[in-house]
Amino acid sequence: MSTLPSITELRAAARVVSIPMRVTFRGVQHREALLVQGPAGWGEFCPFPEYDDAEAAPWLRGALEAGWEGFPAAVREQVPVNATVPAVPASEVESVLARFGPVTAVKVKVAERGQTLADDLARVAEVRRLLPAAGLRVDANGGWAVAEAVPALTLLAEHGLEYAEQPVMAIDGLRAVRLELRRRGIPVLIAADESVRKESDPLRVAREDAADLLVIKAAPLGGVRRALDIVAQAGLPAVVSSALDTSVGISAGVALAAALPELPYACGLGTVSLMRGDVTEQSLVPDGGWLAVGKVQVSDDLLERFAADPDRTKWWLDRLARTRDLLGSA
Ligand SMILES: O=C(O)CCC(=O)C1=CC=C[C@@H](O)[C@@H]1C(=O)O
Ligand SMILES: [Mg+2]
Repeated sequence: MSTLPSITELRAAARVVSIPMRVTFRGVQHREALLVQGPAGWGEFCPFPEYDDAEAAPWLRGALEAGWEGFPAAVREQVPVNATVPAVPASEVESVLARFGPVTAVKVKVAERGQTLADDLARVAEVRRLLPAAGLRVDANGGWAVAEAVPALTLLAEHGLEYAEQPVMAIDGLRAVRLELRRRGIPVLIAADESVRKESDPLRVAREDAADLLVIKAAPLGGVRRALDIVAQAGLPAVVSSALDTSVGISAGVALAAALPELPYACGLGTVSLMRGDVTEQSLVPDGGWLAVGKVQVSDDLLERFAADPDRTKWWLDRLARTRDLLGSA
């Protein structure tokens, strides 16, 4: 993008929403997002509230790409999507899965603080019982130590896992888990998520041979073009995933998945199904396990219905101004 919109232009175009979640996801009960409409369409700025401005800046770059530049050409018209199961009790798995409709892959959250490995095993076993043929992945969000991850994944692997996402937080730990699983002949690939989107160098994990594949999210990586560039440079298979966005942010993820030369895994882009509302009447929820590429028509009524209260709106507009400053003039 050659020139970025000014803060005055952005403020005038901004709408802040707060959408209740159906199930708590990574501690989030209401998902807040700031939406901006530019000449190319709507963009979404929704870094989680606890992120500082430096971490939020690439998210704004992504929103501006969507609003002021648009997305690169797609090589496919629709993308396969996985269901996402938060760290719910096994007894709730069936009702969560029902929200996604038929899917060929499921990602299950594990290693949640305050829970045990027995909770994870029960949740994963229940998904496997309900969907015997699905590709199963687990996401620990870095919640294990290396010494916990290896035995945990050894047990979870009995249910058949495609891969484990960020079993431990540090890159050297990720590498250690990957090597140890291989040495023991446990067939679980390692995917890096936080080690890509939260590292100052998103390519380090690939260079250090610490993962078999990368989880790629458009918003934290600074937009679709930057994310595509990271995948190309890393030279590893990529799984596209959401940032728990409304359908506007999800459409950027779909554009990314649609533009990747190879798309070997279903994408974690079904998360609108976990929310109790959206900003469009044509929500990007999976249809038969797929999401179609295309623009989202945002509804004024829904922006109004889910409008954040004045305090939170001010908080987001202040954050927008500070983050816009960090991006400078280009
Ligand atoms: O990948 C998916 O299936 C859904 C998206 C998802 O899991 C996430 C979205 C937003 C924040 C993250 O903590 C979380 C993840 O860790 O991948
Ligand atoms: Mg993850």
